Amino acid sequence: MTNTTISVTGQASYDITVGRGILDQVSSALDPAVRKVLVVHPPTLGARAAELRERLLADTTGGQREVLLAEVPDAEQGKRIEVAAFCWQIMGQSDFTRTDAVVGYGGGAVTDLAGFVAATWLRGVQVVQVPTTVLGLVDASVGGKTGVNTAEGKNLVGAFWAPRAVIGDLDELGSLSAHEATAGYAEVVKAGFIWAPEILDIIEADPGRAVDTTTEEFRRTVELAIDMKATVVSEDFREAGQREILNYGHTLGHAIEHAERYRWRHGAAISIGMMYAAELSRLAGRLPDAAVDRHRSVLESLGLPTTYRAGAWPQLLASMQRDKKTRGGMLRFIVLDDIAKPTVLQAPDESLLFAAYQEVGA
Ligand SMILES: NC(=O)c1ccc[n+]([C@@H]2O[C@H](COP(=O)([O-])OP(=O)(O)OC[C@H]3O[C@@H](n4cnc5c(N)ncnc54)[C@H](O)[C@@H]3O)[C@@H](O)[C@H]2O)c1
Ligand SMILES: O=C(O)C(=O)C[C@@H](O)[C@H](O)[C@H](O)COP(=O)(O)O
Ligand SMILES: [Zn+2]
Repeated sequence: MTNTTISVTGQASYDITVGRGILDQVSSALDPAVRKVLVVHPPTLGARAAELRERLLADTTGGQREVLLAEVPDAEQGKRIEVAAFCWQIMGQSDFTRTDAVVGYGGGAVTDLAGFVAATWLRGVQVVQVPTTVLGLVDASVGGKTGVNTAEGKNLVGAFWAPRAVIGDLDELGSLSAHEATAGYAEVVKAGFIWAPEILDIIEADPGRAVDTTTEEFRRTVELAIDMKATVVSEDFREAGQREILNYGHTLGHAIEHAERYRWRHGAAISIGMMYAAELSRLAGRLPDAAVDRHRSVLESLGLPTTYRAGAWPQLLASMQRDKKTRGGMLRFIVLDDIAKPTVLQAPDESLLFAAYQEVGA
């Protein structure tokens, strides 16, 4: 099967390559001047990271390289400033220079961390992202948002730092559990609601095939989602405007992740967040009932959650005040005027926010 190349242009230009058996391309994606590489990976991928290291060492095109592995704590436990400091320590002790590189090999938590480490080391070295989860592939590895969480909230510290390349090897997804693949697929569904309704049509035709990483339906929806993200970030790298639409479902979703002390999968929290945003859109007089029902049926057909604890509202509201879209204490939400018609809702009344929450609170 042929590879697909999707390009990001504008302030930062790079390619996302999607294919099978393409891990060899990680090496050629690095600048030939790179002499030292830090491969950041989760414990789950320890053996595979060692194989990736061998591939990088085998390529001596620009001269012999030194390749170091940084195994970081799993999932959100890895997205902490102490873990970034652990990576900086390895780089410092190995004399990493500005012409050296970081490779993020893992899910979105690892690519966010690796990107942040690359953005901050010597004020910026190159990073090649090698996503190994559905979410990492369609969303986190693309677009250059990097960062870590703090005790106060999700992704509160970070930087915009574009990757040099993204190598999306679909074979890497084969070891994901169905539950993990589905959680990550929530960001594909998001792309369907805000941009590409063809994704929703494919899911509705056969949800099982859509989320099965071996099918053509999966590949088509994933490529539509990456294409959407590449188009949006090409226009608005630093989220000055249009990029905010990618935050659909994230205002409540991030508050849920915080309430769950980052033990939930991002995609699961975002699924509830999208259901909430759809209900909010409806109550604000924007989104027709049928489109809200479509949210519930698509998300539930995949087994994604659409409800959360009713009693959690005060805590979630307080947490949403720290959302990055908030301006001067004024909450802002991405809502829909219709499927694929996202817009911003400024300073909605607290009673409206609560009424929408009653539709998802259980
Ligand atoms: N930067 C962005 O634009 C952006 C976009 C979306 C999400 N994110 C971030 O991404 C993170 C979520 O990413 P995620 O859903 O990939 O979660 P994750 O990175 O925590 O990975 C989920 C789990 O899958 C395991 N795993 C990874 N690859 C595997 C494989 N091939 N086989 C088996 N297990 C594997 C991991 O070890 C982990 O336990 C969140 O922190 C979220 O905020 C960032
Ligand atoms: O790339 C973006 O822009 C996004 O908003 C994509 C989101 O799916 C992603 O979860 C992102 O990390 C959220 O960023 P944040 O700035 O709201 O923390
Ligand atoms: Zn997200």
